[in-house]
Amino acid sequence: MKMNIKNLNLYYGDHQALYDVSLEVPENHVVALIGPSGCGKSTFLRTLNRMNDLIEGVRIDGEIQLDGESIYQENMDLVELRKRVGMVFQRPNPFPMSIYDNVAYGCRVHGLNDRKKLDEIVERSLRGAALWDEVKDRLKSSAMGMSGGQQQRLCIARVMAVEPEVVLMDEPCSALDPISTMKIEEMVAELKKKYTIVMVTHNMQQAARVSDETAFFLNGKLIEHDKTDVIFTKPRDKKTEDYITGRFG
Ligand SMILES: Nc1ncnc2c1ncn2[C@@H]1O[C@H](COP(=O)(O)OP(=O)(O)OP(=O)(O)O)[C@@H](O)[C@H]1O
Repeated sequence: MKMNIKNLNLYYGDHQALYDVSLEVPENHVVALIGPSGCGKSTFLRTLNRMNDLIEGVRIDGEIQLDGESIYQENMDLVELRKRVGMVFQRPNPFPMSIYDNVAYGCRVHGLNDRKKLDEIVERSLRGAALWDEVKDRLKSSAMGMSGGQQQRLCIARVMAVEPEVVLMDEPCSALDPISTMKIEEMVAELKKKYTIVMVTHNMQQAARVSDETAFFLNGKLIEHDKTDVIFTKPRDKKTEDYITGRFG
């Protein structure tokens, strides 16, 4: 297993947001997290690269392993962890700098300054994010002048540039039009050949289209996790069935 989550509980102060969640994430798979608003999907996703550490009053117990090693062990290097487990957010958040500099950013932070190497990485990452042809003639222009869909693909290229092992995506298409959404979905299918992807989505069709496995959350609990076609055709739990057939949420 690429990631292994065991008996995870998470509290925001007195409020418990995750209850005894256990989930295995296989390598080179796309795992979709679905469930109604407020059920804990984003909270869970953020535990996988310790983004919740940035929120005051968060407490966690349980175990999260990456390649068999606990990511909550004391001497964990968080910069290294977040390089290995990258994150794409709901709204595209390009930095106010050129397209090139956005993609090169993480590599420079990690100390790479060789121009030729950076050029290669920028091209490879933009190709991987299906953006190269659209921007190759304006790499020096500001990323702020791109469309929302292009910005989101740029943010994905920025994550890919540092060669993560796992990519977390928190509703990456929720701010995008259908064509941009389709491009990102196609890209995810390509990306899983190299990476492991965990994606929160509100869109059930999207989960059905892009994921290999689906995990259904409700009120902070993981109700059911299985191959995506099983979740969508023969869920074991009545609550899963009610949710995917649109009876609530
Ligand atoms: N920073 C925070 N401080 C306190 N409580 C929080 C915080 N973030 C989330 N919560 C609470 O934790 C619970 C789970 O929220 P979370 O955002 O993880 O759900 P979600 O399933 O991702 O929802 P959505 O689909 O609406 O994004 C909710 O009750 C929410 O109010």
